[in-house]
Amino acid sequence: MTEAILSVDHLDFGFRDQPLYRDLTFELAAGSMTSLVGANGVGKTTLIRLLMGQLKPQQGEIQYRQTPAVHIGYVPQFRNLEDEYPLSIRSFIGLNIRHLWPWATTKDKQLLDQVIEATHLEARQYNRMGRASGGEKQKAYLAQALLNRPNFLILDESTASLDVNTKVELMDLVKELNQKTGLTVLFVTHDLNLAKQYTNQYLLLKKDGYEMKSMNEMDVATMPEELQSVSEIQEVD
Ligand SMILES: Nc1ncnc2c1ncn2[C@@H]1O[C@H](COP(=O)(O)OP(=O)(O)OP(=O)(O)O)[C@@H](O)[C@H]1O
Repeated sequence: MTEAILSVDHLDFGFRDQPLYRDLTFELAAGSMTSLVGANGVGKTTLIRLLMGQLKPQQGEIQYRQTPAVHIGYVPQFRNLEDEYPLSIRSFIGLNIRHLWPWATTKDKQLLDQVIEATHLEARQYNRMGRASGGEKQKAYLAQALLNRPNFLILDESTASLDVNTKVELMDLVKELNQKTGLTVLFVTHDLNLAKQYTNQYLLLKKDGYEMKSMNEMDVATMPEELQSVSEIQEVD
């Protein structure tokens, strides 16, 4: 059996007057691709914050594999930058380098070249970030996260603002990284089609519990209605 990179054990968490999870227990195997789905406000972002150590469990435990150590990469949904935003795509990605620009080492620059290549941004790297397409901006966020050489990548609604073709392009890239490097992926999404196409299992958070199942067990008809409607819109394309 593949080893777990992350174990969540009997996790309880909620905000004042609003319990979110009780007894949430699941594991992510190294190299797995998992979708995190659920209706708006059910607690997906809060779970990510717990997994990233920004919030503490009220009960239960979140444990990461010790050896090799787990390095988390976090890819948010891109934010619209003004057209006048001055940095090139390359410099924007490089903001995540440990050393500030003038002091970036040759090694840093090589790593930057590698992540630009891995995200297929070579030809566009000197274009202005403010003028880049949504897909290029989103790939730049992915490249930034890859600079930390993560072995666990969290995609937080990273495809939400993209058109269908660009969503597929981004997810193809993530799948390629998963297959080449064994990257473990947690993909927060409202898009059941993408979830089905790219991930092997899903964690569905519900108001009264959760479901962790392999993707071929997903019955779209029993999923929260708002997720089903997103799915239908996508199918038209
Ligand atoms: N810091 C906080 N203090 C109090 N309540 C909070 C806080 N953060 C989130 N909440 C509430 O907890 C619930 C879960 O929020 P969360 O953002 O985790 O949901 P979500 O599933 O990611 O939603 P969406 O799909 O809309 O992004 C919401 O009702 C939210 O208003």
